[in-house]
Amino acid sequence: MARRPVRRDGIRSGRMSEPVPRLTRAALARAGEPLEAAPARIVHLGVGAFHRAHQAWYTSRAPDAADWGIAAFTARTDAVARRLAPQDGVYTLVERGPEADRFEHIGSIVEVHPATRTDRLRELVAAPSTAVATLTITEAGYHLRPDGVLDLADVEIAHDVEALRGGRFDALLTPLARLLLGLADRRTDGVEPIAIVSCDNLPDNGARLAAALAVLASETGRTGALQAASFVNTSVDRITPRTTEADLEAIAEATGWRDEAPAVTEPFADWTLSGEFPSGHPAWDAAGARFVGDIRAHTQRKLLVLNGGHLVLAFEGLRRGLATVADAIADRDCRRALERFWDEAARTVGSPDTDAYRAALEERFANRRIEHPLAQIAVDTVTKLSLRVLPVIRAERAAGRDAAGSTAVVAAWAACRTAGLLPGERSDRGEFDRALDTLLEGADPRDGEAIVAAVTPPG
Ligand SMILES: NC(=O)c1ccc[n+]([C@@H]2O[C@H](COP(=O)([O-])OP(=O)(O)OC[C@H]3O[C@@H](n4cnc5c(N)ncnc54)[C@H](O)[C@@H]3O)[C@@H](O)[C@H]2O)c1
Ligand SMILES: O=P(O)(O)OC[C@@H](O)[C@@H](O)[C@H](O)[C@H](O)CO
Repeated sequence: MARRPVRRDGIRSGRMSEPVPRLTRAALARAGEPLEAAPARIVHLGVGAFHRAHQAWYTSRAPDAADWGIAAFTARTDAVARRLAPQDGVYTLVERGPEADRFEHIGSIVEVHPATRTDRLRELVAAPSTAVATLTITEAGYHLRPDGVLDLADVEIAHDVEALRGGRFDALLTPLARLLLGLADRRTDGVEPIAIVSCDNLPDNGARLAAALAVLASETGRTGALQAASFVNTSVDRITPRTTEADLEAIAEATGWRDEAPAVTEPFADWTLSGEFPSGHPAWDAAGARFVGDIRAHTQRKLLVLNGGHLVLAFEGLRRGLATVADAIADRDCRRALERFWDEAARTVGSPDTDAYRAALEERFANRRIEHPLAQIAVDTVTKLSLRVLPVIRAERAAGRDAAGSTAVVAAWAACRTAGLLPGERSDRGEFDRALDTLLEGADPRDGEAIVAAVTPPG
């Protein structure tokens, strides 16, 4: 980063008298910081903050970055495209440590499109030059039932099944349907398979995506499409809260560039991948990622200990009127609830390195400069509880223990939900009962009574 005033150490350099220019590839080149656009060989769906802090960052750090550009699509609204496209995909990544910020311009995203550009997505997924498609579309974006199968009764999926059957491709609503179209074209053209890399916080994320696409394909007469893809399971880790307007101002002040689409993240990053890449991939391993044979234990540890732990802090913290993860872990009662859950989650994971992971996580959660709102975590809560807490209840009870720490998370969820503290989730009795029924559908029937008891006030 050459433009003045630039401070990589997080010390702000004072207000500038000159107007702050907009970050673009051309403006960077003029300022002596050229970031060449690589050919687009990766397609990404869901260009949110996490993609910019994780996969796009790893790609920018790979030694062969000059060969691997990303064509990024939003997954739902066009908000990020409106901010990032005028910057030619270039943005600032702020690595926010406990003491200071580090600023870096990332140039690996070379095309930015709104989700509705199905035509371009289709063309890119089918193109022989495209080797990889990555996704960060949130857990809700997979439209799975509590048993993990694609929910054909879901309104958006039902809509897209009809649209695919009727050839109304411009009307598609879901990333899954758009991706399927591209794969069908790739298959028709006989192109080498593409690797599809789910980077969402789901266990067996690649396998679940493959199964969901298989259902969609069979419902719409495109069963051959899946032969054009290999599905990769991943575990992804880097705490990346939503960017705020205050972040934009601080970045302009610190770097001298106006950036409408930065991402703010913690220094820690992990990316573990398992699967085949028939058409190749960037040297992400040289940038710190790990390719492994069996990913299950790794994924389970991350989802239960980190994401399950986040849920504990979110529900316990929101009940107490707290705002962020750092606030909650500093609260004695929240901390106690977290430790009780972690003791049980560690037994469920059963791997010896969980203690070290947990100790490191305490520091990551306590980083006060990362303002991770509890309200951002506490969304889509039934799905998250099913995947991150119910497995702990199951394992504890199967071992003859009372699962008090993990059932307490369900009790805290119920308290938040009925008190109207969960954003976007209705608190009336009927809605709560429906949510509880859905949660129970995803639970082992042997745990039903314990879960119901946890959410039922005594007396
Ligand atoms: N932020 C993190 O700390 C983090 C860390 C690890 C993994 N992840 C994974 O990445 C996902 C995205 O995180 P983010 O911080 O980028 O979120 P974000 O809100 O910034 O972006 C999410 C993207 O998903 C889209 N989306 C949201 N709901 C959708 C739905 N129902 N259907 C289709 N698309 C939908 C949004 O439009 C957006 O493009 C998370 O849900 C999680 O699975 C995030
Ligand atoms: O992103 P979600 O919605 O799956 O869960 C919220 C957070 O727990 C999550 O985003 C973590 O910050 C992340 O998984 C850290 O790697």
